[in-house]
Amino acid sequence: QVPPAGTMCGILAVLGVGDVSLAKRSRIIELSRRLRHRGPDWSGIHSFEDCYLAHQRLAIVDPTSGDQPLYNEDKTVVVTVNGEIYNHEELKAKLKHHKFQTGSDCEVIAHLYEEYGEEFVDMLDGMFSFVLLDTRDKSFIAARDAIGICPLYMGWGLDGSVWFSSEMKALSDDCERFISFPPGHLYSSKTGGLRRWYNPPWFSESIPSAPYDPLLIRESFEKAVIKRLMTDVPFGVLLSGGLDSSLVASVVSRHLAETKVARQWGNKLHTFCIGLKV
Ligand SMILES: NC(=O)CC[C@H](N)C(=O)O
Repeated sequence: QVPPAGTMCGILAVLGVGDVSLAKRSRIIELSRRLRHRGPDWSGIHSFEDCYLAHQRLAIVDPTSGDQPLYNEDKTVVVTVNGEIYNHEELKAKLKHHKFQTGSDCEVIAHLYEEYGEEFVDMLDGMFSFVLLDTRDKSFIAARDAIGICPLYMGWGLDGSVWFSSEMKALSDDCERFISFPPGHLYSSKTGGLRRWYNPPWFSESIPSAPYDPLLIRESFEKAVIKRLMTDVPFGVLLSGGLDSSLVASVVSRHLAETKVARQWGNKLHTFCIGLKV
C-alpha cells in the first residue's frame, strides 16, 4: 500500500572516484539515467572535484523551484534527497538566520547540517534517503529514515570510491561490493562507519510496557495520514482491497478539503487499484 504522497525520486552519489575526466562524468550521468523512472520532472547533477551528486526528481513540494541538488547559502554544502520532510516548516522556524533559496521541504537538511553538524538527523520527521557533501573538508554523510520507507543502497568501488543509490542497478556494475543501507542509520565519512541514529526508548524493551490504547492508535493513525497530505501536486490513494488502505482513504477524504492541494485541484479523492485480467 502506497502512502498518499509518493515516495519516488532517484538519487545517486559517487564520492572520491579519483577521476575528474569527462568520461567519468558521462558514466555517472548514464548510471543516474537508470533511475529516471523514479523522477520524470528534472535531472540534476552537481560535481565537486571527484565527487558527484545526481538527482532524478518527482516534484512534490515546490515543483517550480525545488530542483535538486539543493544547497546551503554559499553552496559549500550540497544535498541530494529522496523524501518528504513533514516538519520542515517548524525546523525552518528554528533556523531564522539562514536564507532559504527554494520552497523545497528538503532544503532544510543542508541548513540543519550547517547549524548542528551530523547530529541533526533525529530532528527530521519524515521519510527520506539522502547524501550530503560538505565541500569545505570533502566529508560526506548519508542517512535513511527510521524504518526504511525510502530505498538506499551503498557500495564500494575498487578505486576507493563510495557509492549511494536509490536502486541497486545504478551501482551494481561499478562496485566491487554493495549492501542495502540499513534503515535508521547514518554513514559518516569522518568515522568511516555506520551508526544507528534512530534510538527510541522502546528499542531496548524486550516486552512492550505501553498499555493498549485504541484511542491513541486512532489518533496516531489519523495524524500519520494527515501529515502525508503535504503536497503541491495532485495525489491519489492506492487501494489494496483490504482494511488498511480503506482506512487511509477514509481519513484522507475527511481532511482533503483543508489541504493546499484541494484549493487548486478540487477536493475529489482519486483512488486506484490494480487488477489482473484472467
Ligand atoms: N519525490 C521526492 O522524493 C520529492 C523530493 C522533495 N520532497 C520534492 O518535493 O521535490
